[in-house]
Amino acid sequence: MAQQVSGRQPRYKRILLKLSGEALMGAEDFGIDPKVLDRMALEVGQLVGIGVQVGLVIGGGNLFRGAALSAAGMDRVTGDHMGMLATVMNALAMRDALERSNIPALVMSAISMVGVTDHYDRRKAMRHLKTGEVVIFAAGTGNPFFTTDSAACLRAIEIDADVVLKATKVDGVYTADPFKDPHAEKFDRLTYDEVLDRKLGVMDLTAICLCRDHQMPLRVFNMNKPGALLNVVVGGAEGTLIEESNE
Ligand SMILES: Nc1ncnc2c1ncn2[C@@H]1O[C@H](COP(=O)(O)OP(=O)(O)O)[C@@H](O)[C@H]1O
Ligand SMILES: O=c1ccn([C@@H]2O[C@H](COP(=O)(O)OP(=O)(O)O)[C@@H](O)[C@H]2O)c(=O)[nH]1
Repeated sequence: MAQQVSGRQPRYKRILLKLSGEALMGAEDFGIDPKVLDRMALEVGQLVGIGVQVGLVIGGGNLFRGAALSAAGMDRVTGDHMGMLATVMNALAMRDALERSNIPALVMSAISMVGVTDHYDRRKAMRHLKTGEVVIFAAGTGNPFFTTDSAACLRAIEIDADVVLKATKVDGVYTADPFKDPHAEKFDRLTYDEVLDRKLGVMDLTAICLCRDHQMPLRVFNMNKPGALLNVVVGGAEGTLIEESNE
C-alpha cells in the first residue's frame, strides 16, 4: 500500500526513469562521481518507499559514445558496442549504490553477460518490478545506431510503464538548447508532433516517435535539483510534459 508524501499519493504506479550518463559525472569530466550516484540511489529509493515500481535506463555518455568514437576514426558499430558496454558499467555502479542503501535491485542487459548481469527478459522484469525491486535495463536496445533514450522509451512501452521520466541537466524542453541560447524559453507541455515539427533536440526523434506511436507520456526534468524526482512522481509541476494533446 503506497504511503502519502506531503499528503499526496504517487501519481504513477510504474515509471521508467532515464538517467543520462553525464548526470553521473557530477562536476567531473569523465566517469562516475560516487556522491552523485549515492544521491540518485537515495532519490530512487524514496520512490520505492512510497510504492512506485521503478525501471531504470542509464546512458553511457560519461564514458563512451559511439558517434564520438566514430568521429575520432573508430568503426561506428565497434564504438556503439563500447557505448553499450559503458551503460552496463554505469548500471553495475547504480545497482551497487542502491544495494548499499538497502534498496533491492537487478541489472538486466540487452547484451548477454553471463555471471555479470541477467539477460533482458520482459516477463522476468515485470515479476521483479511487482516485488518492489528496481530493475536496471543495461546495454540500451542491444543494437548499434540507437540511443539509451530510445531504449528507455522501448522498455517503458514493453513493461507497460505509466510514463518515461527523462532526468537530465536542463529543467525541461526549451525553444532552443538553453546552454546555447540564453533567450530560449521553457515549455510546460508539448505534443509529440510539436517536438518533432520544431526539431527540439532534447531527445532523439526515434525515441519521440516511439512514444507517440504508443501514447507513452514523457516528462523531461532536471535531476540536479534535489527532490525534483519525487516532486514529479507526486504530481508536482516539474519540467516539461510531452503527451498526445495539450487539451
Ligand atoms: N530544445 C531543447 N530543450 C532542452 N534541451 C535541449 C534542447 N535542444 C538540445 N538540448 C540539450 O539536450 C540535452 C539533454 O539531453 P541528454 O540526453 O540528457 O544529454 P546528452 O544528449 O548530452 O546526453 C540538454 O543538456 C540540452 O543541452
Ligand atoms: O541502444 C543503444 C543504446 C546506446 N548505444 C551506444 O551507447 C552510447 C551511450 O548511450 P547514450 O549516448 O544514449 O548515453 P547518454 O547520452 O544518455 O549518456 C551511445 O552513444 C551509443 O554509442 C547503442 O549503440 N545502442
